[in-house]
Amino acid sequence: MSDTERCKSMMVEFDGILLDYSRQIANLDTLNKLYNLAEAAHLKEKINRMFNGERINSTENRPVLHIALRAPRDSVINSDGKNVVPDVWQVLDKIRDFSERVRSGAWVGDTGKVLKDVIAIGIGGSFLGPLFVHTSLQTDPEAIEFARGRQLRFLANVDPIDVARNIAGLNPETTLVVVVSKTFTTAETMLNARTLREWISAALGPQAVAKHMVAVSTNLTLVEKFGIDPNNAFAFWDWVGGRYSVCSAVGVLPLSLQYGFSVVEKFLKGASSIDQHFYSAPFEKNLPVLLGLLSVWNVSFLGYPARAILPYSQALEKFAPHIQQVSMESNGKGVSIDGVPLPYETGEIDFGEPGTNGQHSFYQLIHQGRVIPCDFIGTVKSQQPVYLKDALAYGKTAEQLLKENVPHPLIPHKTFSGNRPSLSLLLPSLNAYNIGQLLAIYEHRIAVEGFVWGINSFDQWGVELGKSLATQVRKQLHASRKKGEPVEGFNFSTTTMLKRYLEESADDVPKED
Ligand SMILES: O=P(O)(O)OC[C@H]1O[C@H](O)[C@H](O)[C@@H](O)[C@@H]1O
Repeated sequence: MSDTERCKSMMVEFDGILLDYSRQIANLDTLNKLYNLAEAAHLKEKINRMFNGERINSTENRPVLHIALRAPRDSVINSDGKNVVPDVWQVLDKIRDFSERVRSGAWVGDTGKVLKDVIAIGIGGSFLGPLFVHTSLQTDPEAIEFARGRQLRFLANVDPIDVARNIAGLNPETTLVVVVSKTFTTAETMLNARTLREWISAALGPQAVAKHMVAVSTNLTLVEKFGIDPNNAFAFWDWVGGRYSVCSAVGVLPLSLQYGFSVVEKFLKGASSIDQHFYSAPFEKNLPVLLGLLSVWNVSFLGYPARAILPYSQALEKFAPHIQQVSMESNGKGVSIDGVPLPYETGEIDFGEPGTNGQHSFYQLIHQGRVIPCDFIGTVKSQQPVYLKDALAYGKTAEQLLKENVPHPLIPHKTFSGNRPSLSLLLPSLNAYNIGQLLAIYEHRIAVEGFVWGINSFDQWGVELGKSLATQVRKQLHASRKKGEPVEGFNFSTTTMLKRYLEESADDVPKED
């Protein structure tokens, strides 16, 4: 088969997006084998079970329905016999109404000033997705118009530096704080929420909290306990995983405050378009399915554990950090969905930077060091060339170098072996709709990988363990500082570190930890 024919047979287009996977180490025979693998793994049934609202997140006994967050108002998506779409739209309508009131100045701060700045507090899934979408929209011509005079900032890290950076230059009188936490128990988020509550109360008095703080959570009881009026809380549901929550109030509220609901609605529509495609397109034309199967091929069959996400658009600079969580928290698992240790490794090590910055950073390793399958993401409108894939695929031989009169000792250094897999996704432009499409393509690709690997992509017991260990450490530090209790119950290494930290920080104790 000629290269042209090969390329033609390995390009798929849907809704303006072009996928070219001809630079993978795979041919049509490989693809056929992957379709057989998908069949053996019951991929189609698993996708259907997800869309039907079955409790596919079996270790937490929950459905996985982030697709319902962007479903059209008149669609029906049942979970336990109940259509969840009206609930979704009830919250979306509430966000539209609230964000319009804040933006128009109908809802003002405690001293009567318009709330033009927003700080969204959250971490992990309550942070990375909204940050990615915000960063992408920030330079979109339509979104710029709607955001004039407004600022949106994100506070995630528990390091006080992050608080200092976030409040720098902001006036509590004109700032609205959105506390975003699915559980409303995450230590970092709650500490930052208390800090900003104090920032507002100290400046304006405790009564101001009602006008300057709102929340997004599945746990409305804890929101109220914290002191936020339940009328100013925006709900979502336990069938939305944190890392899949950007299309819920988690992302929609802060983004609507900044850009207006109409722009954010376009983002939801883009994601919904991919949802329909994922559900109904045959595998050989199905973007997320093809991407997922090729990832499984690269990881499990060719043994390439990493993947570089390389958008040729600075606007997508926070895309790789978001996908890192979605992918690695979903698929970094050691046992099958039935709890049996896996005889193969799952998950990919995702990393990335916008090209061209990455080219001047880590591309050397990709060209001549380790083999790292690359996703090049381009946009037609920004006219960024996606030229590197050919250098990776074809390489450069010693013969070519000899012809170019390259001195002998340099030939091994200048030789590129080639045959390094990459693929390209070309978006027509990068507006809110396209950003929604891109998000959903990756979300579903990751689900496909997990379905084929036979794991539960929708729990995260590893992080839960980390959370409970962190709580244990916090309690110990508190007890030792306040009551002088000895460090107990940790291994030697941790005990040594804790003791050392307590000794060295004795003069520097924060009032609250
Ligand atoms: O939204 P929250 O409940 O505050 O959780 C924030 C994050 O906490 C942990 O890190 C979980 O593993 C993440 O999936 C989650 O997004």
